[in-house]
Amino acid sequence: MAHTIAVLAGDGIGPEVMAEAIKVLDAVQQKFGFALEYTHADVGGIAIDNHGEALPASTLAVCEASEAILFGSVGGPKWESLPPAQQPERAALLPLRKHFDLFCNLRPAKVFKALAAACPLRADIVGDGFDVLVVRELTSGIYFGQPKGREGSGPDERAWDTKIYKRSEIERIARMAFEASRLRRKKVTSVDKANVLTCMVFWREVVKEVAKEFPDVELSHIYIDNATMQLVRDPHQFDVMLCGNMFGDIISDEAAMLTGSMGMLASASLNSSKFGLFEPAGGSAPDIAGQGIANPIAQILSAAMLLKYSLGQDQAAAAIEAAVSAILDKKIMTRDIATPGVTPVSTSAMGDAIVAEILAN
Ligand SMILES: NC(=O)C1=CN([C@@H]2O[C@H](COP(=O)(O)OP(=O)(O)OC[C@H]3O[C@@H](n4cnc5c(N)ncnc54)[C@H](O)[C@@H]3O)[C@@H](O)[C@H]2O)C=CC1
Ligand SMILES: CC(C)CC(=O)C(=O)O
Ligand SMILES: [Mg+2]
Repeated sequence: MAHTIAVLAGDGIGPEVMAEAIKVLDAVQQKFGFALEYTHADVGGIAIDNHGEALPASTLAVCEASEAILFGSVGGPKWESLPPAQQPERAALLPLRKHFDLFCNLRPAKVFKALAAACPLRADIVGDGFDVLVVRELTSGIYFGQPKGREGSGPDERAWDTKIYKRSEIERIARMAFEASRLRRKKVTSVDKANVLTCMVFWREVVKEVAKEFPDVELSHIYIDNATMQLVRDPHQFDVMLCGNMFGDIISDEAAMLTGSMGMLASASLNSSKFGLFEPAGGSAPDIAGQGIANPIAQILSAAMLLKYSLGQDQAAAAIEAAVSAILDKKIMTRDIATPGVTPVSTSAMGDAIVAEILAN
């Protein structure tokens, strides 16, 4: 029986990098002897254009009928003049995350050896590379908290969002972070702003309580402002960074860039049944869309995470990760990660090289 995957490429570079991820998934099916059945559906700006809404019921139905969702990116200048609540990010991506209760967002930021020179940090800081896992709460916090609002006019015109976490929401994401750390270096750093925000005082207290279930894991706490600084000063000090929704959003872009490019950072967004939506951590990159130069690795590694977390195809996932590492060693690099002296390849040439590497081994 084929595994069913909803493929939502979205906008901007989404379709370009998705095409490469599908090539790679086709290669691993062939090599490891399992079958995948893709159902493509519109989401985001393209869905607004084709169906009048960013998350049509037909797209949601495809996702519900699938074992996992492979997602590209949504949004772009074309839809920025719509009222905020109708824009693709708010009207498609956030509701999808909420609908499937995808509370746990895993964003692994690892510097591949071949990309040490693409990392903006000094060589003596990068050393042999570093490996940080951002565990981000994804379905609550300030992106979802009510009330949100805007009213008035003139100097008193105002707007507000609400940062709110329930105990159960903090407990479940903290447990995921501690469990993930047990497969790594057993260090969790909880990122908050407990010196200013009541919600973050609560966050810190609950994380400390959950930590008692994991006496083998070392827990520390850091304020978000210091965390952004420490990540560039000495990324090796971090193993798992446990964050709420907004701080995780911010810190994961920083972590992505430390791996060489936004185009390197994959992500898995999981619920408690391990159903997941898998997407690059970056956006639709309108500045480079349509030029055939986007880096497809984040999308390809997101597909590998889908195989691992939702379909249990660990061997195929490992083969993709190994192929990515091998082609980088062979200096096959897109423009964003090309190290000095390397002539960049196109998006599709990168996908082809990864497929060839998988099939050759
Ligand atoms: N998950 C999603 O669908 C997300 C959507 N967005 C939306 O995407 C649009 C653009 O947002 P930005 O803030 O510009 O963030 P972005 O992540 O799209 O781009 C930031 C920078 O990273 C580069 N970049 C991103 N992915 C790349 C790749 N695969 N290869 C090479 N370079 C890459 C871009 O060229 C740009 O210079 C906005 O509409 C935003 O709301 C932003 C973040 C996440
Ligand atoms: C709609 C945004 C919250 C998307 C984003 O920036 C992200 O998930 O990293
Ligand atoms: Mg983001």
